[in-house]
Amino acid sequence: MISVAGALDALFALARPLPVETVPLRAAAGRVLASPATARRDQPPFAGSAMDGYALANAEAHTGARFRVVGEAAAGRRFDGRPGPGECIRIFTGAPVPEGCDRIIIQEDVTRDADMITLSDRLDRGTHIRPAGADFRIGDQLSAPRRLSPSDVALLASMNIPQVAVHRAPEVALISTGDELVLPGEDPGPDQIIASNTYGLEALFRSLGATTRLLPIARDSRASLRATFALAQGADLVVTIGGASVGDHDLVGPVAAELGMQQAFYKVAMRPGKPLMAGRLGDAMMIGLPGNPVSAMVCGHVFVAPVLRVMQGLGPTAALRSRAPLSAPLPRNGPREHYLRALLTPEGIEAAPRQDSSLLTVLSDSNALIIRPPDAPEAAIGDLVDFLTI
Ligand SMILES: Nc1nc2c(c(=O)[nH]1)N[C@H]1C(S)=C(S)[C@@H](COP(=O)(O)OP(=O)(O)OC[C@H]3O[C@@H](n4cnc5c(N)ncnc54)[C@H](O)[C@@H]3O)O[C@H]1N2
Ligand code: MOO
Repeated sequence: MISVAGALDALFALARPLPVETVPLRAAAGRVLASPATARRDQPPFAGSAMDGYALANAEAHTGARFRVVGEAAAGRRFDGRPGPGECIRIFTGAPVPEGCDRIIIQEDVTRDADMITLSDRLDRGTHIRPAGADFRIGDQLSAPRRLSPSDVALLASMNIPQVAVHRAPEVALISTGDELVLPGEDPGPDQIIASNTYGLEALFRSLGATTRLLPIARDSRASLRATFALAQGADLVVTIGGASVGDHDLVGPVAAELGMQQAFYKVAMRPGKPLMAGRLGDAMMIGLPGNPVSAMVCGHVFVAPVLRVMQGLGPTAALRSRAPLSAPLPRNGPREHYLRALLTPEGIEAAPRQDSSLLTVLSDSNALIIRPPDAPEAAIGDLVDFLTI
């Protein structure tokens, strides 16, 4: 059996970054920027007022000083000219600061009488001027690769970049397998259950920037599996669910092999998720997940998520680990790396009492997976453990 780290390395060797395409900014959130984006202007392009008030020469600003208001500057409409001694300009937030002015007195700090203002005795000391280029300068770059956040999209817009180069979104074909499965909303027979992790995985992959193709459930026969695999043509990644173990009806491995899948590994020393397989299948990559609902979801976080990141140009990195102190003890671990369903609270992290890999209620109540290395000794309250956020 291969280790989790070994399996990840093998997956990284199989995964390739997808080609780059140009998309309009409004479609860019969540996509991965492929090359640095370069600002096409300074922001702000002029020294601007940060407040509503009066622009004047700082040297003349002192309590009781009086100024004549000789003009107005608003956002989008500057004051052309230069106030003389004892003169000021009415100014609003976002307006260019007039020539000769280097301070804005906020309007709360003046009394106004017709076209005259008097500065109060409690002047705040700020100049309230945003220098030109304070946010960015022409030529400044937003680095790549990066997954574009809503904040990044706002910044790109401000840089006057209407479209960006991003990696193509990976398309994942999902194949559930099993005679026992029906779709949510259907009428299950007495021995049937609802295909569940199929939907959980689809949601996970979409949240990671993939598009998905949900294929019909493959039944436990070679013919049905073959027919369903054929429908996955053109996908970047084919993910099967179930039929991966050693039972007589676990046919995913044999049928994939028949279709030319070059297997990179089968079985990983982890819990849950042992009967995992991966390889290349024609132009696509294939990952065969175990059928137990929690096992499939855990493998989605631990293995499929990093593969989707590589495909989007983000480079080969394992799921991000954090550390927290235990708020309840843990027994010693067995020989497989264990991903325990757990709840992280301000008091620490605690594994759920029931860890069977069929329990979606427990998974749904968890927000973390504690990672226990193979053969880890008992751990006490307060001991630090690694975890993944889910
Ligand atoms: N003799 C052994 N038996 C098993 C071993 C083993 O090493 N030796 N491994 C066990 C482990 S660990 C796992 S995990 C499972 C995985 O088996 P499969 O990948 O072949 O999965 P299935 O048998 O098809 O299904 C397992 C379980 O999950 C349910 N299932 C399947 N697909 C879905 C779905 N899309 N949505 C909801 N539930 C699903 C299925 O009905 C079964 O109950 O094998 C152990 N056995
Ligand atoms: O590995 Mo299985 O995934 O333990 O339930």
